[in-house]
Amino acid sequence: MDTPGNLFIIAAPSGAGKSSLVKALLELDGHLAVSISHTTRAPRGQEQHGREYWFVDEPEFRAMAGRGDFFEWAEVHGNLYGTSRAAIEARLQAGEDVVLEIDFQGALQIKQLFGHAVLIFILPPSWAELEQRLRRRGEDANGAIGQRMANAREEVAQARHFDFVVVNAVFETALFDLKTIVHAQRLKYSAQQRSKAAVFKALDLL
Ligand SMILES: Nc1nc2c(ncn2[C@@H]2O[C@H](COP(=O)(O)OP(=O)(O)O)[C@@H](O)[C@H]2O)c(=O)[nH]1
Ligand SMILES: Nc1ncnc2c1ncn2[C@@H]1O[C@H](COP(=O)(O)OP(=O)(O)O)[C@@H](O)[C@H]1O
Repeated sequence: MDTPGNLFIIAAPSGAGKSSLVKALLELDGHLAVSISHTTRAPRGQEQHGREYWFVDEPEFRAMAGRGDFFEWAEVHGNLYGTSRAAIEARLQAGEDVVLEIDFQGALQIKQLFGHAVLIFILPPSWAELEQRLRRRGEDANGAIGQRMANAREEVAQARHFDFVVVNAVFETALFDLKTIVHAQRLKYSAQQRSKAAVFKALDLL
């Protein structure tokens, strides 16, 4: 499916800093909107229904999946997560850019549907730093942190299927890398869309 809006997909092992980076990116770029996923995971501390996620129970999630309401959905760390069609289709068709913060399974599914999607993988600088960030965030129980660290090995192995890999060592540097990728994609898209003849004419090359 081709759309006038750009679609950026950001995946990372839990704790790599994906949500913090996306939040900072959105604050800098008023033309980007993040899609709010549905999940069966329980809300953490300050999370709000409809802000970080749409929190639903499993029967409701499975009913939505059965109706074909999701572009993609996947089980991650024992919970279900999905991107609803309603959340992104209208925006992309209207020419607005959308960011999806989803796991690698969802990213690869979406790439099949939207060939022009830009896949970005965020890596932590080391395993030790990843674990420290998960502990510092303080939102997950010890068992959940162990599971996230174990899953991280499998997730990082998928980075090779992505268009870009950004290492989140120094936050500001990683944010700059993301801004650059978004900017480059917009330039590429506008170059494809603009009639070459019109551009050449404007430059007096015809
Ligand atoms: N496939 C898919 N994955 C999602 C979706 N929403 C979130 N995820 C992923 O689910 C994983 C767990 O997210 P979350 O519970 O917020 O934990 P965190 O990554 O530790 O902050 C992350 O890899 C998210 O990117 C979605 O709609 N679809
Ligand atoms: N570059 C960085 N250096 C140090 N800490 C970071 C960096 N980026 C993010 N963090 C911290 O790491 C923790 C996990 O970040 P978060 O954005 O929740 O990760 P994710 O969404 O990938 O699970 C948070 O406490 C966040 O403030």
